[in-house]
Amino acid sequence: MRKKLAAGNWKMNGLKSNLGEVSALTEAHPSPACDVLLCPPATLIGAMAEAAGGKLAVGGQDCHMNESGAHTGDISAQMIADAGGSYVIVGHSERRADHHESDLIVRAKAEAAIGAGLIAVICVGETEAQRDGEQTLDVIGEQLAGSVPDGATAANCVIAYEPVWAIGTGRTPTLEQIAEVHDFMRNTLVARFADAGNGMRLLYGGSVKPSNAEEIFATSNVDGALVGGASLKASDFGAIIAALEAS
Ligand SMILES: O=C(CO)COP(=O)(O)O
Repeated sequence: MRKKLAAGNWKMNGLKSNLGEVSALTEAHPSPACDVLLCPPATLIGAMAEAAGGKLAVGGQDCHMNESGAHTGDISAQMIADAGGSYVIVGHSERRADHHESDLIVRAKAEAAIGAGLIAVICVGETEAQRDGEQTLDVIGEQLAGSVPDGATAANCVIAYEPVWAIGTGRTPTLEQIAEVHDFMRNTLVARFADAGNGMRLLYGGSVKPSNAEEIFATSNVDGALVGGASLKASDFGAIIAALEAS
């Protein structure tokens, strides 16, 4: 049985003054029936882990593929773990676009994350032009093949399907479209990893809100969500957690 996961990605938002949202969240959901993860900017990982007091997991939004060295401005997976993180997002479409990260780079980052004992949340997703060109499943298949390392297991990897055109736009695919991609990802992962592929959690991300969470969580092979904007407020993220618990 896959344990559901509600994951929040704060992106480049949040200062120490926003950590009150974490206490509000853990007070409202002291022992959730699903796993809960928040990925703040790197500057807040330590303070958030402290504020969370083990009641929710904290993670990074990216890591370098190397353990240490001359990489100004980067942080390693080991550093995220050292700061109190237990997950790291890799291959988010904003990193793939802004920092030209290829599948090969994403795979190396996922390997570094796993090597440091973190759970890698590996993101895939098509652009609007690719969906319009009916290339969605080809693109997702290619990204999974290229970005997910051979050592992936249900315990060390989570896959997030985030259509690029649905991120921060208020637009979401139809439930049939989400099911089509999630079923395809499940079959692809089972074909490659057998039982482990069946155990990996598949998150949907892109304009998840309290108002659409319930129907998305009822969709085939959706084991949770990777939430951007709606994870910044404890009340919104809490409502999404409640919808996942009830699903
Ligand atoms: O990119 C996302 C999470 O990683 C989704 O962002 P939004 O929920 O703001 O659309």
